[in-house]
Amino acid sequence: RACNLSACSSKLAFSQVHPMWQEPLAIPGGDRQSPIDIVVRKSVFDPQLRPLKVQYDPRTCQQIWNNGYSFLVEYDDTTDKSTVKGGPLEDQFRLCQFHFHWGENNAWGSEHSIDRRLFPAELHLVHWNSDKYSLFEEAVIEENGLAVIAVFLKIGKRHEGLQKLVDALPAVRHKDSLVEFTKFDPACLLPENIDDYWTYAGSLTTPPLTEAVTWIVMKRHIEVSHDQLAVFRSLLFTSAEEQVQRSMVNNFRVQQAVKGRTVRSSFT
Ligand SMILES: NS(=O)(=O)/N=C1/NCCS1
Ligand SMILES: [Zn+2]
Repeated sequence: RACNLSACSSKLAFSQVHPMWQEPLAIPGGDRQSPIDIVVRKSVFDPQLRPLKVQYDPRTCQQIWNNGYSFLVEYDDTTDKSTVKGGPLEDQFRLCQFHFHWGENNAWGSEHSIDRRLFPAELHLVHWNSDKYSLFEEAVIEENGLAVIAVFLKIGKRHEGLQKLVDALPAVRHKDSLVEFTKFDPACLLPENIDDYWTYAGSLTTPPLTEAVTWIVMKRHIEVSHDQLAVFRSLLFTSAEEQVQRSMVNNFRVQQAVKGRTVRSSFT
C-alpha cells in the first residue's frame, strides 16, 4: 500500500490556460495555503531548529504512476523504513511518495519562489506523521499531519541519480498509467547540504489542499540537464483514450497569500 492522490483527488476541470486547474476560489477559512513566495529578509532565524534526520530505504520504492497532475514515485509506507524527523518536526514522518512540478520552459515551473525567483522545477518529498496517525488518509486532514521537503531544480549538469527515473517516464506517458519501479533511493535527489532550509505552516498545493503541511524548503538546489527536464515535459495530462492530448507542463498552483505567517530559517 502506498499513499496516492486517487484517494483524495477530486475531479477538477483543467483550465486551458494557467493555472493548471480550475481551483476553488478560496479554501473556506484558508489562512495557511501554499505555495508562497519566501521573502528572505522577512524570514526569522530560529536557533532551536535542529538538523533534519532523513533515513530512506530504497527497498521501499514500489511504483511510478501518472495521476493526471504529475508523476508520483510511491513508497511502501506500512513500516517506518523511510522517514524524516528533526528539523522543525516534533514527530517522525514516513515517506509515502515524491513528485515534481515544472514549467513549459526554464523560466518558471516551481511552486515556491525565493524573493520572487522561480526555478524551472520543484521536487516534493511527501511524508505523514506516523507517530500520531496510522494512515496517510488520516494524517492528511490534521494540522500536524504532513511534512513535505521541497527541493528546487536548476538546469545544469546531468543528474546521474535522476536518469533511472527519467528512463521510466515514457512508460507512464498517459494519465492513469503505472509501472513497477524499485530500488530508487530518493536521498540522491537531496542537495549535499540539507541543514539550510526555510520552514513554514502551509497546505497541500494539489487536492485536497488541506492545511496539514509543515513545509521544509531547501535553500540549496539540485541540477538536472535540459534534456532530463524535457522528458518531464513529454508526459501528458490526458489518458490514452482522450481525443485531445495535452502536455503535462505548468503543473504548479498559483501562489497564495502569506496572511501573517512567519517563515523561519535554520541558518543566518
Ligand atoms: N503538491 S503537494 O505535495 O503539496 N500536494 C499533494 N496532494 C496530495 C499528496 S501531495
Ligand atoms: Zn507537490
